[in-house]
Amino acid sequence: MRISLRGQPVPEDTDPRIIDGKAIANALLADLAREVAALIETGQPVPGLAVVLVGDDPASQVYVRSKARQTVAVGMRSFEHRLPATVTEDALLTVIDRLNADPAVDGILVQLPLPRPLDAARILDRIDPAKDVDGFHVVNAGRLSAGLDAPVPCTPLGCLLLLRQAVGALSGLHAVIVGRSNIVGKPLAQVLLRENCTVTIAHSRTRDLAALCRQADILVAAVGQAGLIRGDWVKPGATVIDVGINRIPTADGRTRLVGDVAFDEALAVADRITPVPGGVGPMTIACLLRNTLAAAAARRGAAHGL
Ligand SMILES: Nc1nc(=O)c2c([nH]1)NC[C@@H]1CN(c3ccc(C(=O)N[C@@H](CCC(=O)O)C(=O)O)cc3)C=[N+]21
Repeated sequence: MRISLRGQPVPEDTDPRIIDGKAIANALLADLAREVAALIETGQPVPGLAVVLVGDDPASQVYVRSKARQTVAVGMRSFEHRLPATVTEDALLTVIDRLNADPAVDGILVQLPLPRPLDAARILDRIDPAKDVDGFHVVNAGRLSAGLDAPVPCTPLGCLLLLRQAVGALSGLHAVIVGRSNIVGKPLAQVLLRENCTVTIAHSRTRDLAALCRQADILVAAVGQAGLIRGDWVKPGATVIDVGINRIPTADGRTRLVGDVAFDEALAVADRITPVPGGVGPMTIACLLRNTLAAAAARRGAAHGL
């Protein structure tokens, strides 16, 4: 019988080629809970994460609730700010100014996407870079690109931790990232360059995307198109990281969550692959809390074991 990271037995029918993001995230959350307790033990205030949710997008509400629950579960304080979709940019900026000045708040996350006509870049750049636990502030994005210390955005950090676990040393491997967003594709490219990967960023205009993907030792799908990446796009022995979160209708009139990769096809070819759900998603939230603890420790000038 195999033993999981949490010391629990793994069911025998679990395919070891499927990367268990949920289990790896749970192990990270357990580490974080210990770190938070150790910080508080030294007499430091409880780390706090503020999440700002604008509008009533149902998916965003689910994520924000899940973030708040897990924040409290690792022993940190959670502050939620819900604003109507009609909020003015100035009113939203005032909320951020207040959170920047609030000593109980170590991390600030503004849930994306923001409703029109709010200008996300202008709002994200108002966050104090020291409290920017998403790493989306232009100064932090620039610092990451320049090879300086910077918070790594949560989803790319989650992908990196999964890859280290699944592949080990990444140096010299060819990573093909399909998707060029500021929140996944571009920062993940920076992170993998730092690991000495050879990195190619592909996107919807890339010519012969399938042939390019077939060259990847590490294939990352972050485009938001259900099942775009087919089995014959995967090099035998590659590791596939599926960042896509697509809700598709099922025959019984409900919805189902699927990634950007045709999972069963890719599983037949790849060495390791992340599922959706239960892959990158749970790691994203664990990494958000990791960034929050790191921000809290840095703001207090305290050491932490991350
Ligand atoms: N400022 C900001 N930072 C973000 O990091 C951010 C954001 N805005 N906006 C939305 C995206 C999306 N995102 C996810 C987090 C967790 C899961 C997750 O836990 N997914 C579960 C399933 C959840 C379900 O059933 O819906 C899984 O994949 O197993 C998914 C997606 C963070 N995002």
